[in-house]
Amino acid sequence: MKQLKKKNIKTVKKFKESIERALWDAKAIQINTEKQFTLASGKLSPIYIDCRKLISFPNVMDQIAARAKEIIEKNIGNVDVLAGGETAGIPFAAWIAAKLGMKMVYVRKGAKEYGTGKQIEGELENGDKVLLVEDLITDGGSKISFIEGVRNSGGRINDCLVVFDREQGGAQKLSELKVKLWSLTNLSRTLEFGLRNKYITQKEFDTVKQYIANN
Ligand SMILES: O=P(O)(O)OC[C@H]1O[C@H](OP(=O)(O)OP(=O)(O)O)[C@H](O)[C@@H]1O
Ligand SMILES: O=C(O)c1cc(=O)[nH]c(=O)[nH]1
Repeated sequence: MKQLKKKNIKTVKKFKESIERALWDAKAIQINTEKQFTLASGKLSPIYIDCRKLISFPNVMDQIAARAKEIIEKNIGNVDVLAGGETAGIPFAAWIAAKLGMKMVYVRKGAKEYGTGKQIEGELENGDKVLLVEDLITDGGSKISFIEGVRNSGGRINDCLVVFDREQGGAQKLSELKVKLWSLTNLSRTLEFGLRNKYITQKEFDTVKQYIANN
């Protein structure tokens, strides 16, 4: 039993490293201390992680789907439908749903202002247990409208799966909404990986660490 547990941990660690390498190799991680990136929250950041780049790599997407399956089966339990958040969450939800043979919907940032006027697209039944799938979480601010949208449409939502957690308050924000965060990797791990494997310099590492400590 002890051995089995150890093996699983090693496999999860390997998976995380493989996603971290994929993000660095795809140049999905940019660091710019001169001209900072504006985030969805309006705040500035010297680092930007563009998980969208991963959708161009089917082998990476397959690994993401396989890890999502493990998390659903071992930790979350019954899920009726995956919900992708507009826009970057949609391809991840679609890929995982297709691989796992699950139902999916997508959630708009707000209700469509013409046509059907819907916020949720696809078939969501009253009482369906929903797993929100997203690319990334920073402080979780943009997740609120997705969660409320699902709940207003009769879905039950207690879990959110993201590829990347920037560890800037997202888990706390979700827990206030009674939603648990599951992430495939995070910023501290990915920075350590980047430094160890020479994707970034010690100076860049220190700058981002300092920024995270203050934000
Ligand atoms: O911690 P949060 O407040 O959730 O912020 C992170 C979210 O913001 C970004 O999406 P963006 O709003 O840029 O939209 P997009 O998915 O349409 O690119 C990013 O892709 C995350 O999904
Ligand atoms: O907070 C954001 O808007 C954000 C941060 C980040 O690193 N990557 C991204 O796509 N969005």
